[in-house]
Amino acid sequence: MERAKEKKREKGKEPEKEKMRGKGKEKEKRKEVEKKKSKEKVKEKEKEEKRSKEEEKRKEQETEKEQFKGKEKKEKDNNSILTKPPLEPREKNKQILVLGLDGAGKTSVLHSLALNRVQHSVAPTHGFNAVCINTEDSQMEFLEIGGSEPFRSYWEMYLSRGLLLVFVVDSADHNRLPEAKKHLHQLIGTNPILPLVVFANKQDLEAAYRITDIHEALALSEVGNDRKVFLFGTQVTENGSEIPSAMQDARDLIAHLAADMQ
Ligand SMILES: Nc1nc2c(ncn2[C@@H]2O[C@H](COP(=O)(O)OP(=O)(O)OP(=O)(O)O)[C@@H](O)[C@H]2O)c(=O)[nH]1
Ligand SMILES: [Mg+2]
Repeated sequence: MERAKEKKREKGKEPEKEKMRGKGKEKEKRKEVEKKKSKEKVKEKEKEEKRSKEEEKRKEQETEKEQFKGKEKKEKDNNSILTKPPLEPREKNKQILVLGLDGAGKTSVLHSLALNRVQHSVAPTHGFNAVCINTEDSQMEFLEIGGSEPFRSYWEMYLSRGLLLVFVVDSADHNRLPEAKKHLHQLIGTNPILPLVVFANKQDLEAAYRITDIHEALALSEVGNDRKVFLFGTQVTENGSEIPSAMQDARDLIAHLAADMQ
C-alpha cells in the first residue's frame, strides 16, 4: 500500500521533472538563438566596417584621380610654352644646345671653340656630343645632337633644358636651307624667349651665302620680338690655325647670354 502511494508520488513528480527538462532545453535553445544572433551581429558589423573601408578607399582613389587630372592639366598648361622631354633629367644643369642639319659643321665649330684652334670634325655625330668650355669667369656646357634624320627627334626633347640655342647652317648648301629653316622655326616655335645664335658656317666656301642672304633664307625676322637673336658668319678652315675673331666674339657672346639665363 505504502509502496503504491510512493509510486503515485513518484509519478506525480515525473511531469515536474519533464517540465524542468523542457524549461532547460528552452533556455539552451534561447541561448543558442542569442549566440547566433550575436554572431550575426558581429558579422554584420564586420561587413559594415568592410563596406565603409571600401567606400573610404574609393573616395581616396577618386581624390587621387582628381589630383592627377589637376596635375596633368597644370603640366599641359605649362607645356603650352615649353615642350617637356619625357626623359628630361630635371636635376641636370642647363646646357647650350648646338643643333642644325648633318654636315653643317656643329662638331667642327664646337671643338674649335673649345680648343681656340681650328679642328675639323672627322666623323658625323651619332647621338650626342657634350663639350665643356671654360672661360676666365665661366664654365659652359654645350650639347650637340646629331643632325641626321634619326637624331632630329631628340632636338625638341632637349630644348627645355637648353639655356640657349646655337643653330649651325652650311651657308653653301643652298638646297637644304629651306629644310634648315623649317627645323629652326619648329624648334623655336615651342619657346618664345629662348635666345638664338645662328652660325652661318663655311663662309670660306665660294658658294656660301653671306649673312644677309642667310638672314633672309632662314626668315630670322620672324623668330619673335621677345627673343634675342644673333647671326655670325663663321668658318672652320685650316686645321690648327687660330679661330677667326668672329668665332671668338660668338663665344664671348654665348658666355654672356648663358650667364644671363642662369
Ligand atoms: N670648308 C669648310 N668645311 C667645314 C667647315 N666646318 C665644317 N666643315 C666640314 O664639314 C664636314 C661636316 O662637319 P661636322 O662638324 O662633322 O658637321 P656636323 O654638323 O657636326 O654633322 P653631324 O654630326 O652629322 O650632325 C666635315 O668634313 C668638316 O670638316 C667650314 O667652316 N668650312
Ligand atoms: Mg657632329
